[in-house]
Amino acid sequence: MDELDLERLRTPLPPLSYPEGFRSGFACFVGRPNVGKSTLMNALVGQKVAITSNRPQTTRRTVRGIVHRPDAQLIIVDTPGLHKPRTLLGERLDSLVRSTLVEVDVIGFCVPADEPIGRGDTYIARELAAQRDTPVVALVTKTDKATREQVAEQLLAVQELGGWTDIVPVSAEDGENLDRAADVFCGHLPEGPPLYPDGDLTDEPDEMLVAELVREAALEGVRDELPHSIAVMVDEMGPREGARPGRELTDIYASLYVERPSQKAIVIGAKGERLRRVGTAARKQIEALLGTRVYLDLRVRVAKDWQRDPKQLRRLGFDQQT
Ligand SMILES: Nc1nc2c(ncn2[C@@H]2O[C@H](COP(=O)(O)OP(=O)(O)OP(=O)(O)O)[C@@H](O)[C@H]2O)c(=O)[nH]1
Repeated sequence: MDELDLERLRTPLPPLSYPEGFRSGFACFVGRPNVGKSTLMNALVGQKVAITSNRPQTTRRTVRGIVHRPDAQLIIVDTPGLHKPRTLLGERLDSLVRSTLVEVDVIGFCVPADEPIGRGDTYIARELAAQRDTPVVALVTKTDKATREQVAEQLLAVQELGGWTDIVPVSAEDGENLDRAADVFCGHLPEGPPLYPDGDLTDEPDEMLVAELVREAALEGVRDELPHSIAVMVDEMGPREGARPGRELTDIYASLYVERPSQKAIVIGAKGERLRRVGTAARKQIEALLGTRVYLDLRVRVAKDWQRDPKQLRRLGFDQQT
């Protein structure tokens, strides 16, 4: 898992001109799994830079999405949902979240509008109360899924949970208050030059985004316990030589890792049918991302109990040491 080097990123790019009073800096969203953090980031950035799914704990990597505004540049660091760790992977994810919290300029604490506040939310609220130096904005997410009364009640309940600098109800689905949320976050950033060129939406390498898109496609419609057992690595990726101009093709060879042979059979499906569908769905998304046609070769491999094995975790890129 890539370590954040925010100090390096704070070094301004030399030729960028910017108006006086320009603000730039980092924000991160925290909250229980499945509260809509990745979807909100994508909506604010305006493009899919983090994968989402209706299963908890989809996010495993810190993806930076960049929101460009005339007066500010907001870089959003996406984190996995905080939860009580059960596996070594869970522990690594939690420590990744914690190390991110102390490095950002502002934190967004996400609580969904359509679910009662639970132990998970209170646990995180307590953790956040310890971040005394960093402002925390509470976001009541998914307001489109709740009535106005429910949203109002949730705003009050969230207020009770801690000392937030602001509370903003938002919906990534219908766009409610997205601008306001961006305003509030930008207001907490320090003055400084843009940190990324105009137009950059993320600094994740393409290989990482491609692997995440394959993982997203593979998560569709599998049994509940499987998502946490799937990891994807791009083994090789590059332009096809000799392709005619206007007909560019990118060759991608990727491996889909599962923990047990029985899971391999599920992912592949009868006569390879499921894997073919995963490949087709992923290819469409990757073609949109890269802007070329894509040849995608997917292999399913077993990495026995990789979530509990430090060596395997390192090999699959989850090598955050803390
Ligand atoms: N109706 C509605 N659904 C939403 C909204 N935001 C997110 N969702 C759905 O909620 C589910 C979870 O969203 P994610 O963005 O993956 O949640 P997350 O908090 O990043 O989840 P983890 O990666 O598990 O931490 C997905 O099915 C989304 O489509 C929203 O504003 N309205």
